Amino acid sequence: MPRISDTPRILVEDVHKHFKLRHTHSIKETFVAAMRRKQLTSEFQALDGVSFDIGEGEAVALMGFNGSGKSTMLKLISGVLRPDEGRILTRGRIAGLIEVGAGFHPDLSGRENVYLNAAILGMSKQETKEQFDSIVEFSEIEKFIDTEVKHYSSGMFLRLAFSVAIHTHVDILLIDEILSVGDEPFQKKCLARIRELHSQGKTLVVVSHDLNMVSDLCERGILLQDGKIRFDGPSKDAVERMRA
Ligand SMILES: Nc1ncnc2c1ncn2[C@@H]1O[C@H](COP(=O)(O)OP(=O)(O)OP(=O)(O)O)[C@@H](O)[C@H]1O
Repeated sequence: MPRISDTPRILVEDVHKHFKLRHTHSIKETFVAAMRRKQLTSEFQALDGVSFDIGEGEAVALMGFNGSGKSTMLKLISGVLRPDEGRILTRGRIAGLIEVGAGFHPDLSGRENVYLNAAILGMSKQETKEQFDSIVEFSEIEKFIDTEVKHYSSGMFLRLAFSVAIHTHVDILLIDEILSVGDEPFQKKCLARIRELHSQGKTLVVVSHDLNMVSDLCERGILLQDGKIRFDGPSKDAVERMRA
């Protein structure tokens, strides 16, 4: 679905993000390196002046090879990380499926985590209560819903996290490679649900190395290389550039 309105849902303006890389592993090494006046850390530019905007109802794939800055970009949009320079504005409720199980408390049961996660995503207790059966049914982990989530497999985490996210009233859904954790039938079910949300006008930003899947799901592709945008246009063309 193309953009529905001209007011962007996500605005990224000249964003820079760097990380400090440590070159020592222990206190002893740090001490020796400091005595020899060796550099203890160096700066790594993960994103280097990235700008784009994403309109309401767009589905955009962030593409690029390993280490190109895709996940960092998604974390910045979700607010998990802050840019060092530039700014990011978002409009509407965001649900980020970025790290499997992030936001889940290991000592709480699946049921308690559903309420906790839904509250984080802005749902009231009553709203969650009304959606609870449907959340659990979609996740297909009914049997384990009262088990502490520290005993869950990564696939079970994903099922519950994904199910909560798609049952909340979000405007923007951020998805990072997360579908690869689920088994094939669940992946298909999630994809069908994501397409449905897209057809309802939700904005999607997807990171995946499954180029066929993302170019099929998303009409636009932003190709990152060494923290810079190399291409922004039709996703099929972005894939061609990656494969060239
Ligand atoms: N917390 C961190 N500390 C130091 N370096 C980091 C940190 N997070 C990311 N980086 C570095 O930033 C670069 C971009 O990482 P990012 O995870 O955004 O890449 P990516 O495009 O998502 O890669 P992949 O396809 O492998 O998931 C990488 O070189 C990574 O090592």
